[in-house]
Amino acid sequence: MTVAYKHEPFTDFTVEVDKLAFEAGLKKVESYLGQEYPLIIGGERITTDDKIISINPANKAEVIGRVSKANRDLAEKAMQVADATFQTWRKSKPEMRADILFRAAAIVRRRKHEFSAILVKEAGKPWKEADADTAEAIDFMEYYGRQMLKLKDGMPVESRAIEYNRFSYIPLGVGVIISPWNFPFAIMAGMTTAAVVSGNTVLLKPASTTPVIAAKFIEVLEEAGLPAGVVNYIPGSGAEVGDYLVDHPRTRFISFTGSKEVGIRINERAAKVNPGQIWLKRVIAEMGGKDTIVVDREADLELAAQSIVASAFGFSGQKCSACSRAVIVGDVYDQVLARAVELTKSLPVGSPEEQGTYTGPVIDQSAFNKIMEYVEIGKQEGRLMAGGEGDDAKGYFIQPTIFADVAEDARLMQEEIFGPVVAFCKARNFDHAIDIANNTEYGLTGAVITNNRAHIEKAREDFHVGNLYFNRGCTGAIVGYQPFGGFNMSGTDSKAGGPDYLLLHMQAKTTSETL
Ligand SMILES: NC(=O)c1ccc[n+]([C@@H]2O[C@H](COP(=O)([O-])OP(=O)(O)OC[C@H]3O[C@@H](n4cnc5c(N)ncnc54)[C@H](O)[C@@H]3O)[C@@H](O)[C@H]2O)c1
Ligand SMILES: N[C@@H](CCC=O)C(=O)O
Repeated sequence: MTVAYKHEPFTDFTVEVDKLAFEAGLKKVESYLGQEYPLIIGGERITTDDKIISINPANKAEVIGRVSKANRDLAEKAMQVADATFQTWRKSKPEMRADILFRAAAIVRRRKHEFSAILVKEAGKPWKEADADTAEAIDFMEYYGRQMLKLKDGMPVESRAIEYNRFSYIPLGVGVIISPWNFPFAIMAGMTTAAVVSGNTVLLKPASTTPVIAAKFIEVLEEAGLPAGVVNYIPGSGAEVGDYLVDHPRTRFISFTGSKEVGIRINERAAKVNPGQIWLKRVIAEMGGKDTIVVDREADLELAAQSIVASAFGFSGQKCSACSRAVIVGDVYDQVLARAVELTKSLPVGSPEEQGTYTGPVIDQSAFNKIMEYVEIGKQEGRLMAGGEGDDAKGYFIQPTIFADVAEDARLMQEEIFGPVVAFCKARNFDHAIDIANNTEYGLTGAVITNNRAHIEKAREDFHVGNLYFNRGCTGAIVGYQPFGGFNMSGTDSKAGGPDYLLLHMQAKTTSETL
């Protein structure tokens, strides 16, 4: 009997012993920087000449790892291994699969700060953000293990006197897991373990900027007793390996988290039935966001400013849930804007390895260039109130940036920037604010800061996002507490960390025996 699920607590770095433990984690990771990481297919280590060089976005000169890169032939080999392994893994006991997740969670928990330190180095996450990412990875494993134990016997159905009916869940087959770089541990581990605990085998293609944390996670799964061939680690180019596997007739499902553009491409390609394919592929796609915090006139305005700043600039705004639009009812607009600008100017920007840093780098040169282009667009579309500067000499640093008086249909209010840039927009009244909030193609997260009960109820019905928060920021969903996923172009609303997530990786089978 497992203990009841509770989320992993966050580390309090004001406690000296925890601060020292985190510093020790950073030292440990420094001891293996630059190491080589092979592909892992059926447990076999395969080294290729072609490499992905993972670098520290805060210090381009520092190499985190040299990672072998899969091509189509190796992707095909991995598919054949995963397909063959499925025939045994699908019959493994759900209890055993859950136990592997619980053990893997325990291993990560024991080496928690080392994993977080990899995230500091490879993804540029400040300590607190790295700690939350690792905690969420642990949560996914603890939560999905328990969910599988609940689903293993299926659901009750009726039987007549002369029959015995059963309704059970069986796995789908081989899944292709395509994960993003922004929660390179939590989302990668969550997508992978959900598929595996449900009885599927997988090909894991992590994002090319963060393949090392995924390689380290595979080692954990092996230590936890996962048989060879269940998870196959094949980093590689999205266009080459990704397209090949999405199109493959033996791919049964694709679990993708990333941008809208790639999600749409995968969904379209997966819909095509290729020669030799005997099923319709299932697609789980979690995509981008253009997330809004609405501030009402009857509201705690300090809470509003704090929530906007934390949600806009935590991990440099590189969260699909990040607040990139602050929509504020006219009467209180100036006050909230002024306070948010004041808070923003005091945020420490710098190396994420320093404990006090709030805003670290953005992930790479192309992200830096794209965000700086939006800063230039913002100068045409609004009033620059804070930030607006970038420096990519050593790492990819961009100052937290606020634009005021942006029109509701401006590009800054419509397009996902995925960086530390937030647009402020004035609404005539609360209804108008909700209309503006809904005026995007996305529908991921949102928050409303208000003390007006009627307005809370209106937003609950009319603010069309998958994760809606009241009187807090719009980031930081917790596994098992706030299942996460969005509407419209934010994806298939497959709620990660929710009670029905595993079902997306299974199919239901009815058996009826005449007695
Ligand atoms: N909704 C969510 O839960 C959620 C969570 C995290 C990130 N995101 C979104 O992810 C995006 C940022 O992540 P990103 O930059 O890694 O996204 P991305 O779409 O560029 O890449 C995501 C993954 O897709 C792969 N890929 C690229 N082209 C491919 C192709 N043709 N076929 C198959 N795979 C391909 C990449 O290599 C990577 O592994 C943002 O838009 C963000 O909002 C959404
Ligand atoms: N689940 C995270 C966002 C994941 C996407 O980037 C949050 O709730 O902030």
